Amino acid sequence: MDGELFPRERTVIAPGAVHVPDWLGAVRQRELLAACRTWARPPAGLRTVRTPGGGTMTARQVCLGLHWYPYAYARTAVDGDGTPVKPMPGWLADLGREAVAAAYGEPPGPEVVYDIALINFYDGDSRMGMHRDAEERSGAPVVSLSLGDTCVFRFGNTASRGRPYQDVRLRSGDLFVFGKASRLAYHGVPKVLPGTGPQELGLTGRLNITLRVGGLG
Ligand SMILES: O=C(O)CCC(=O)C(=O)O
Ligand SMILES: [Fe+2]
Repeated sequence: MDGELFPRERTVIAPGAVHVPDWLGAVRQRELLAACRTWARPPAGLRTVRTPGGGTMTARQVCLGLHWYPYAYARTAVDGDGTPVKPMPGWLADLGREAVAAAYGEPPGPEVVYDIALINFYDGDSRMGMHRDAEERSGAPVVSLSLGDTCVFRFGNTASRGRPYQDVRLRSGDLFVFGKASRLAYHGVPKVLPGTGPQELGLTGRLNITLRVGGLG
């Protein structure tokens, strides 16, 4: 894709945490980007997330299915314009199941129905601190899809924000799945590398889409 001598390979980063490089081809990346642009528009569009301590997250976010805010889910954009969250499309839910099958080599059980998407947009110096995705009640794997600029994705352990962790470069089209023993591992994005996305995609910055199963009824 970027002219490497050897293709990047599927890598198990930790038990249940799998990186699948170049999982989305150019056409699917373009389609997903076009959809993200639509979802980012109001109502319940892209917003700046404020943390309880008075800070703001540098990545801006839009949600589908259920609206995440620090640190719970709601049916409306409670920390945005207050309107109902956009629905989770069936095709995106299906893509989540397909992603798990690609990462683990077997499809998830029928109970795994992806009903939430968080879409984060990183521009300029956006980053994301080490955190766990812990507001879901289901133990189903989190599916992460990346578009645009490459980032350094830090994947840690379940005990603390610190070491041991591994830094993985996520590029446009890459899939990362974390479930099983790694479902509640700390992870974050210390750095985005500007100008590294595929030119033909036409995105300045980086988008990450995580698909989750809420188990929230
Ligand atoms: O941008 C990423 O790769 C990670 C996003 C993330 O951890 C999240 O949305 O909870
Ligand atoms: Fe996360």
